[in-house]
Amino acid sequence: MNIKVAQRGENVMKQDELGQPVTRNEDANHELSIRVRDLDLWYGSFQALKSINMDLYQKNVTALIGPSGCGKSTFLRCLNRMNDLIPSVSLTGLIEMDGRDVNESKMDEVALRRRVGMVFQKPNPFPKSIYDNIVYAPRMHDLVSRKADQDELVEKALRDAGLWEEVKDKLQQPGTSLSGGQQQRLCIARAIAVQPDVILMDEPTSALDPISTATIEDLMDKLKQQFTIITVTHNMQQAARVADYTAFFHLGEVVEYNDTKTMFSNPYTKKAEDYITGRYG
Ligand SMILES: Nc1ncnc2c1ncn2[C@@H]1O[C@H](COP(=O)(O)OP(=O)(O)OP(=O)(O)O)[C@@H](O)[C@H]1O
Repeated sequence: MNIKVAQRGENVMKQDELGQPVTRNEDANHELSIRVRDLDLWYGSFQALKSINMDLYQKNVTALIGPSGCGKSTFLRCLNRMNDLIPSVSLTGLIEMDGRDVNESKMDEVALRRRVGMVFQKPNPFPKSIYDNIVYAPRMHDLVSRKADQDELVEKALRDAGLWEEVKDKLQQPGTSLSGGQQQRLCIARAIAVQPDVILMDEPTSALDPISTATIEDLMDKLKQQFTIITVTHNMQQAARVADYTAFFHLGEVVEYNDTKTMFSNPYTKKAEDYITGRYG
């Protein structure tokens, strides 16, 4: 395995010249959430992910950046096995949470997706009331049964998602009656209602206006106190604002993975530098 441990402020030559990825692993300051080793993924005969090695840290925001088609969403979907739904996908390598490979045959997918929730690009509330959007999954997982507990859970999830004040008087209205930004916060409330460890976000603000985007970014900053957040974004400023760590993907590989400050102020690889400075996209 070819892992370069990047140290903050370390002065190294541009790694492209050495032909090696720059990968941050085993950061002593943070607890590990997910360990990814030698991950390769194919759609049929097309290899979309190549030898990915990453340690993702608890209670941090990690941004996945890179040009269109470089494998960011594919990687994100590996973390809660959403790619299982695509018949042509095959993969090798290790994705470990709490010492267990998420791809091992005994791993229960439903239980995994409870621990690793997901928020998509387009807000997708269920065609149900605001209240039922929140309690649907907790009921399915037998986390709550008494009405009073459900009420409490709905209020807490909506408060944590910064939506309670706006919807507390209309909980029985359809989730789809809310604005786009509110719907996305409802989806975040739905994701956190089952108390996951990790929340995956796939371009969560790309369909939203600037004010709703800022609200979600503030929310990510608050939520990382409780959850590990891994987000795909095309918006460099957003990655710089919200992420503690940033991974730069290119043609299915992680070319550089480092703390966000270093990535944006002193990227080690020429490819990452060119992307961040807008030389290609
Ligand atoms: N279901 C699929 N079947 C076949 N190929 C796929 C499938 N989904 C993605 N791919 C291919 O895998 C590669 C990675 O796609 P992916 O969507 O992960 O990239 P991305 O970096 O998230 O792109 P974008 O930023 O445009 O969303 C692309 O070449 C894409 O065409």
